[in-house]
Amino acid sequence: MAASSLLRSTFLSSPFNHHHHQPTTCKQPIIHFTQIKASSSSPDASSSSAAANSTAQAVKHRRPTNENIRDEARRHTSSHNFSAKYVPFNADPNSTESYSLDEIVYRSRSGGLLDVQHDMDALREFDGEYWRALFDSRVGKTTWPYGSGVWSKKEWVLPEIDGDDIVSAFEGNSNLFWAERFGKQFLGMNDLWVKHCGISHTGSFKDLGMTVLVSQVNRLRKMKRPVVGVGCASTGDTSAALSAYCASAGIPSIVFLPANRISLAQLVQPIANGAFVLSIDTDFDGCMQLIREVTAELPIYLANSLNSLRLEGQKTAAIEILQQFDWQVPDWVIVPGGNLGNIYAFYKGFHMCKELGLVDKMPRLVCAQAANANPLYLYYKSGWKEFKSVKANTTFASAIQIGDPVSIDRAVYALKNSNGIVEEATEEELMDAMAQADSTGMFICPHTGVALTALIKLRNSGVIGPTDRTVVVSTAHGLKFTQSKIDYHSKEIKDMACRYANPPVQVNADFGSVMDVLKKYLLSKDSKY
Ligand SMILES: Cc1ncc(COP(=O)(O)O)c(C=O)c1O
Ligand SMILES: N[C@@H](CCOP(=O)(O)O)C(=O)O
Repeated sequence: MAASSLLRSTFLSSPFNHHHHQPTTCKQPIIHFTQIKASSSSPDASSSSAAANSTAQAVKHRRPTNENIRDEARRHTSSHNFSAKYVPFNADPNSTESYSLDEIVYRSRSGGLLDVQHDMDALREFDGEYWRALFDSRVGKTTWPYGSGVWSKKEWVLPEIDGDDIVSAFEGNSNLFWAERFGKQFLGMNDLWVKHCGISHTGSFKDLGMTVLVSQVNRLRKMKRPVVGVGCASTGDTSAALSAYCASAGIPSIVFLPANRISLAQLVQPIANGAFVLSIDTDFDGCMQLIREVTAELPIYLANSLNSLRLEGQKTAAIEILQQFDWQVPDWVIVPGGNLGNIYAFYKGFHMCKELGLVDKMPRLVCAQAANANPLYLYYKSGWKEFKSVKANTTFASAIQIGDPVSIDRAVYALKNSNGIVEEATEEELMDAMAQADSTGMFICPHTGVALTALIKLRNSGVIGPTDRTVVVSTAHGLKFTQSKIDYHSKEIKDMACRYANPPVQVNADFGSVMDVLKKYLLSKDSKY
């Protein structure tokens, strides 16, 4: 193929090729026009002068040296009609109950969950093509705040917040990894993907929600609302994200941790970030109960996903997956579940994309739980008859050791409306799955092992087909959970065969001994040797 046609075919399949497209049936864009225009400096093979323009624009867009990216963003403020408010979750269509996002409220009048409801009519004034092009134009830039994978969807997240109030580490835009070898070797699959939400600022997907929550707190504090600090109960990841984002904004953070139930790496994160850390002699559910009581009494803002603001950020991971597939919808998305906010966040992200015409269907969702902490699984297996919280037992997937999930209603809604499935993983299954994935070049956390187990089971039973495009959501960085890997590879886990263990070989420090073990190893790898 000639170089020019190769270039053209490469760029035509790129998301950047939408940039100059204007919606025909809907209103012309009035928002962030500079963003769309700026995108003309992106590669576009359809114009031969693109490269020259790109250089000229890059120079033109260089901000004055006395300006930072926030200052620069201030010059590009735009007007729009987008808004959002709290409403009771899954409210009766006749309900008029609602709250401003500037109010401090976590529950509806009846004590139920809340949801952030966007003015969908205002968003619908722009068609799917417009939103796709806008979001695509912001990927990978350093423009404040759109360089973030969350804030690149600002109009759908917190449309009314001022860019100045945003606290962001340019989170999101995480790798959608093609699990080629794992898919082929263990599952006979050719279209398996792992969305690495844990390869992020604090090493888990919680960054996506926390940037939104802490930004709103920043705004509330500037408005002199009574928020002295922000607090959470945590199994280790929420606390890490909360303390990092608060530290970056100079806001006090308070974290309640179940003593001896989180990894050392997770414990040290809030300590290093200057949070006020309480190690409490109870489990996560006990900590959650305490933080709810405390935040009802003291001017401490609640940062757990009971607070629906968090899910607005987390839902952008779903939008990002669609974007990374060039707006094609995968068949399955598998999410490990604990407190159960994230499975709803994914549902909401996919659903908004469908509602606003960016895509035409939804993927089927699977929520995966550890068998030692499986209240959702038991509820699903009962045919959604009766929900009973459980006493969560110790699990290597320690961040989902949760027996009384606050977002149970949200999870059930998400699963029922996406033809969803719930699966579970025993300790042996999740650790084996983690080791198998690691052996193909990943370095995943045990929670991702839970999700991979669900995939293995659904694949083995034929529910998921060999060519189904499937995304497994990886929720935390494997480096936070090295002790579990050490235990596994040392075969030091009681009642576990550790079938994929790869322990180091002890060898004497002499040439002959080293040669002996190496020859044995090479023989086992290559029969021709
Ligand atoms: C690493 C990890 N994976 C999965 C989850 C489950 O997410 P959710 O509580 O939203 O169900 C959590 C937290 O609960 C987590 O920290
Ligand atoms: N895994 C979580 C548990 C709390 O979940 P949240 O989403 O409600 O904050 C953690 O890391 O603390």
